[in-house]
Amino acid sequence: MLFLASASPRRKELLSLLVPEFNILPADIDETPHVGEAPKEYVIRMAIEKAKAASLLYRQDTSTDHFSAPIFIASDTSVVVDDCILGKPESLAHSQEMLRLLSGRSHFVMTSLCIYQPDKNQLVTECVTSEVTFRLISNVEIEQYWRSGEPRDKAGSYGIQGLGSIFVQAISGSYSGIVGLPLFETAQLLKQFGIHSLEEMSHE
Ligand SMILES: Cc1cn([C@H]2C[C@H](O)[C@@H](COP(=O)(O)OP(=O)(O)OP(=O)(O)O)O2)c(=O)[nH]c1=O
Repeated sequence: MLFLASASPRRKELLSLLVPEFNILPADIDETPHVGEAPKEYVIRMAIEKAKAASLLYRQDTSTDHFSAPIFIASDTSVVVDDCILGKPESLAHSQEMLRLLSGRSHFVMTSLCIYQPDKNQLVTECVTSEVTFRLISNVEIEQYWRSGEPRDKAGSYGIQGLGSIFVQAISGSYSGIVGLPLFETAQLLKQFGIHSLEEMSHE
């Protein structure tokens, strides 16, 4: 049985395109970057910690029957500009700070993946980097966008799959990766754990 170690509705929706049945087991971890930690190292570490934290929660939960050899999948998305890691905005001021940094230029969106099967001591990771170019965004637009509620739970303070798309002039890379789960790479890695997306879906 596959467990998605995430509270993100986007990741749930994206994973369900590949796998018909999985459980959700969000794990709360400390998402503070280490001093001097490179963005790629950071997002990979986050995904590993989320997957491992979910596996611990699962082991400690005695209230349900346990599946044999469970597999945990976790991901982390950060927006990276000038080597700075942008997470989720804590306030309007924070969102303004981020979107002003992103306005009228390109940035990277890094999404990591970790798939972990503790019983087989198998752990794989990957980091998928995409480039996103924003048009110039005015301060009034940033405030109006904040009021839409969309930026709050999103890295870099925008959602490409929503209203945030009006700022996006071009992308290069993985659209699903920017939204939170890179589907091409996820399908490839899941195969190593015996999960084949098309086969799984054709049993529907
Ligand atoms: C850049 C961008 C990010 N995002 C989202 C994806 C992630 O949900 C979120 C980044 O935060 P994350 O910390 O990666 O994930 P999360 O806290 O939402 O969920 P969990 O840790 O439980 O898996 O930003 C979008 O939805 N659209 C976008 O265009």
